[in-house]
Amino acid sequence: MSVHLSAEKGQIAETVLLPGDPLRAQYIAETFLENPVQHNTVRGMLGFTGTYKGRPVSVQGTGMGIPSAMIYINELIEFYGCKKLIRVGSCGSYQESVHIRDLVLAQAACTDSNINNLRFGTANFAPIADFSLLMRAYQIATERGFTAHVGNILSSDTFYTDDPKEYERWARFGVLAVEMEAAGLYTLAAKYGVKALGIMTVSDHLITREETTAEERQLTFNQMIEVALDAALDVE
Ligand SMILES: O=P(O)(O)O[C@H]1O[C@H](CO)[C@@H](O)[C@H]1O
Ligand SMILES: O=c1cc[nH]c(=O)[nH]1
Repeated sequence: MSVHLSAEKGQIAETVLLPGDPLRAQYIAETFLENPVQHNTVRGMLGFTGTYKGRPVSVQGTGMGIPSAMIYINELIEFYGCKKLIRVGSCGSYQESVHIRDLVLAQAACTDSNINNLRFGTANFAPIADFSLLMRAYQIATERGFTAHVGNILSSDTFYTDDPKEYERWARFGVLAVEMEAAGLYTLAAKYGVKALGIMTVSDHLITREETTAEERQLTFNQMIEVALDAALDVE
C-alpha cells in the first residue's frame, strides 16, 4: 500500500479514471466495469478495479482541488505504475457557446495555483493533455453525436470567488471552463512521462447561471465516462 491508498501493488490497472467525487467512482465502477473490486476506502476516497470490454481499468476518487488530486495521482503513478490517467470531472462554463451537459476536452489547463511556481519560479510551465488521448476522445465523442469542445481550461484553487465577474478575464482569452484539478494532473503526467487527459461535463454556467443537480453530478455524465473508457482502450 502507498501512503493514501490501501491497494496492493498490481491491484490497480495501468488505466485509471479519476473523478473528484468518490461516489462518482463507485457509480462508474458499478455501471461500467465488469467484476469491480473495491481497492481503496482510506479517507473514504473510494477506488475500484475491474475490466472494461475485457481490459483492466481502475477508477479512483481524487477529492477536490489540485493538492488532493496530486497526492493520489503521484501515488498512482509512482507506486502503482499507472500510465494512462483520465480525469472525468465536472466544470463550470465560461463561454456562451459551451452549454450545460456539453463535454469539454481540456487541451491545456491554466492555473491560479502555485504548484508550478514552486517548480519553475517566475517562468511558466504550460500543462497540456496527451495528444493521442485527446484526439481519440474527440473522435469518439463526435462519432457518437456528443457535443464536445476542445480547448483551454482553468484549474482554479478556489470554487467561491470574491468577484463573480472574475471569469471574464479568462473568457476573453478563450478559456472554455473552470474546474480544479487538471493542471495538477497534466503537470505530473509530464514529470513522469505518462499519458493524461481531462474530460469534463459542464455542470453549471458562470454566465447563464444554469446548473445541474448534485445527483446529476454524482450519478450521470455517462457520455463523458463512455468517451474516457473507449479512448483509453484505443490508445496504447
Ligand atoms: O466533479 P469533480 O470531478 O469533483 O470536479 C469539479 O467539482 C469540484 C467542485 O465542485 C471540483 O473538484 C471541480 O474540479
Ligand atoms: O470547479 C468547478 C466545477 C464546476 N463548476 C464550477 O464553477 N467550478
